[in-house]
Amino acid sequence: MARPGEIPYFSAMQIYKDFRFEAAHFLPSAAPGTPNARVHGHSFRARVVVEGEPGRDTGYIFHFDELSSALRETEEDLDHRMLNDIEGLSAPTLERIAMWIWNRLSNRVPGLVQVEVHRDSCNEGCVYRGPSRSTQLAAE
Ligand SMILES: Nc1nc2c(c(=O)[nH]1)N=C([C@H](O)[C@H](O)COP(=O)(O)OP(=O)(O)OP(=O)(O)O)CN2
Ligand SMILES: [Zn+2]
Repeated sequence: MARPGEIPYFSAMQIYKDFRFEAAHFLPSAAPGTPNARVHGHSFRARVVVEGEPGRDTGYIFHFDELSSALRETEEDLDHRMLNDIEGLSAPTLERIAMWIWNRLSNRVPGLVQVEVHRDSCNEGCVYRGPSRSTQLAAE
């Protein structure tokens, strides 16, 4: 029961933090000689979404300073890199980058529910909500 004057909340809320990185890549599946088969670069924007209930006394789900610190190493490992050289990113599509970021953060960010990777210059992006239940069961 909310105290007088306190805003009652009964459902989870979400917060997010974006980080940007510039990186190069090529797509191994692209036909030889096509632009995507050649090394090229993009500006990427990642969004990490956390779900939970704000603490009664703190008023926040997860302090943004802690969230920034959890993202910093992942951001550094992507920024100004050749993505194809990173383990697990041999085919560095938005989809694979989103999964890669999820795998890096799932044990570092409590309440992680979604990772997005956007290429704003192309008005395109990917939304990843974690491994499907069947994938999780198969991994157990
Ligand atoms: N489903 C997906 N399709 C494609 C992806 C992807 O990650 N997921 N990636 C590519 C290539 O990376 C391609 O280079 C994407 O860029 P494009 O949309 O062609 O636009 P630009 O090359 O002009 O990108 P800029 O960053 O604006 O230079 C293709 N398909
Ligand atoms: Zn590309």
